[in-house]
Amino acid sequence: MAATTHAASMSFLLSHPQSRSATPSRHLQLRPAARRVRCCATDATAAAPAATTKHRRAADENIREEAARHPAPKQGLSAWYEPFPPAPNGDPNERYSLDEIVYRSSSGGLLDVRHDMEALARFSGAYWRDLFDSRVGRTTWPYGSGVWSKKEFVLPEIDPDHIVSLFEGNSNLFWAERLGRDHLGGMNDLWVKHCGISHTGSFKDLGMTVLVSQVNRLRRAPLSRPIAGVGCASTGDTSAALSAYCAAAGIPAIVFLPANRISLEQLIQPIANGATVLSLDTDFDGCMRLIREVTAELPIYLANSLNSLRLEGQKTAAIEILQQFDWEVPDWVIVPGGNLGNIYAFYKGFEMCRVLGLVDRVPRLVCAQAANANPLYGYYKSGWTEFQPQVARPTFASAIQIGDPVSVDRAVVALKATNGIVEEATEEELMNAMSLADRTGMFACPHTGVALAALFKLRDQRIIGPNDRTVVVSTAHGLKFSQSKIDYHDSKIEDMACKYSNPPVSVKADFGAVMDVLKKRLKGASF
Ligand SMILES: Cc1ncc(COP(=O)(O)O)c(C=O)c1O
Ligand SMILES: N[C@@H](CCOP(=O)(O)O)C(=O)O
Repeated sequence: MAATTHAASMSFLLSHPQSRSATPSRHLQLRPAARRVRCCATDATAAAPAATTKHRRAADENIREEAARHPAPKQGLSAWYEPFPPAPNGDPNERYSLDEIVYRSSSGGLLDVRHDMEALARFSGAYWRDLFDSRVGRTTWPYGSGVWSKKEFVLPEIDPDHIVSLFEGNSNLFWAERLGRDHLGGMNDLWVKHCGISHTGSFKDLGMTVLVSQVNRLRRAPLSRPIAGVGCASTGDTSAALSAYCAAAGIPAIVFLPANRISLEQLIQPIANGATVLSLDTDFDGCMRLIREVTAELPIYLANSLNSLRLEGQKTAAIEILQQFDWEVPDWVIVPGGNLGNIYAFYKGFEMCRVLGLVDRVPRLVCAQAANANPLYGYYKSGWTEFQPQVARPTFASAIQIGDPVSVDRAVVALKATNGIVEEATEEELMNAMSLADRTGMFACPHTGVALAALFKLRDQRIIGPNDRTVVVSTAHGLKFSQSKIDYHDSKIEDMACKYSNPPVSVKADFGAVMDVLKKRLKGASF
């Protein structure tokens, strides 16, 4: 079956001109001595008298400068890198400043950003909830961003002047009323978190604002680190986000893309943003190996989620979901998984809120994979005994065509801690789920189709109940993957019935002919 090919058939278009309680992880645990103190007002919490009119900043001042005049009070918060998971025989004191350029621990393992949880816990859960709520939807630099509205949980020490933000986050949490009611056995509390309704059309913006901000800080005085550019391997969304944020900051971006394996819309994004685009005759895993070699040789900073800074931004989507439910915890959150950083980021966001008392539990997580790229699914089915990297096969969910995910160990931690589940979806299942969701008012991408297909299976097995509050994470905008929809509605996909296809009808420009078509289509209606 053809996956995403740029020259795929468009014949019909061409005819037109145009756990409930989960165990806290070691990484986030508080030490017992943590004190709770009452919420003290900061710049963001000090309530203005209700009836006063806010004066505008001086006409020649911009929002960064205005923010610089009102620095947030120092709260003694900090964060650093630590090995992930902590090596059993490793140095318990191994840690690195976020100002170091380091992606791996001394034993070659992953790193994780660790926050000073004791310092954060000096403030109550109610304090953090109120603070974050007070910042939603504003234009105050940098807190108007959905990521930076949680700055204290993300990069507490970065100077707002170094932040590179495009006011990302604050994405729509869509009540999927009709899909739940009519197609999922009367589900009444089904939601889709539209992380793809975002600046570059995917959730990658959330992590990229953090990474590029830190690079900006490193390049500028006083640190003045000689970073020539920022690079990533990508299946199309990370490269789009990196290129946009680098362009906004004036930092060179270099992206390694697997040739003919990403959508045209994804390909044009870094090109338009002025990145150096290398189209390589290999798959994503091959691009990933190359970028790691190149970044070890050249002063190019690595932007893939191997770099744990990215996950600090991505975890804010979890916090935002809690906030959108007025700090009530959903029962299930379903996330499509590829390189597997995002499932861990969601866990980290939820768990941090639990540990700090913003909520009292975490949801159960489901990681959904395409059957053509399912190494985590196989690992899960083996009872977590045997992980087998694979050469991922083409899938319409092309951004998750990944066979050797960098963050597999992170994903396992997230799933074990939340009594999580891994599901898979065949090409037909994911395309049908996506297309059915579209028929109820969405315009989902195939990756969201993977997550929705997992939901259909878990409902069929009665693992997810009709009244369970369930959030499906939509990771990209459907418009980035229009070719897959064209292929589907064109019914030209080999071995696929495309049962929800809805091709346009070619009709003679004649009243009688038009009436015949409409009567047939609207049969049952009285005229
Ligand atoms: C649209 C989309 N959905 C899902 C994913 C999977 O996220 P992760 O790689 O963090 O598992 C990716 C990227 O991998 C993506 O681009
Ligand atoms: N889907 C990703 C794959 C790369 O994963 P990352 O977690 O390292 O960003 C993409 O869009 O490139």
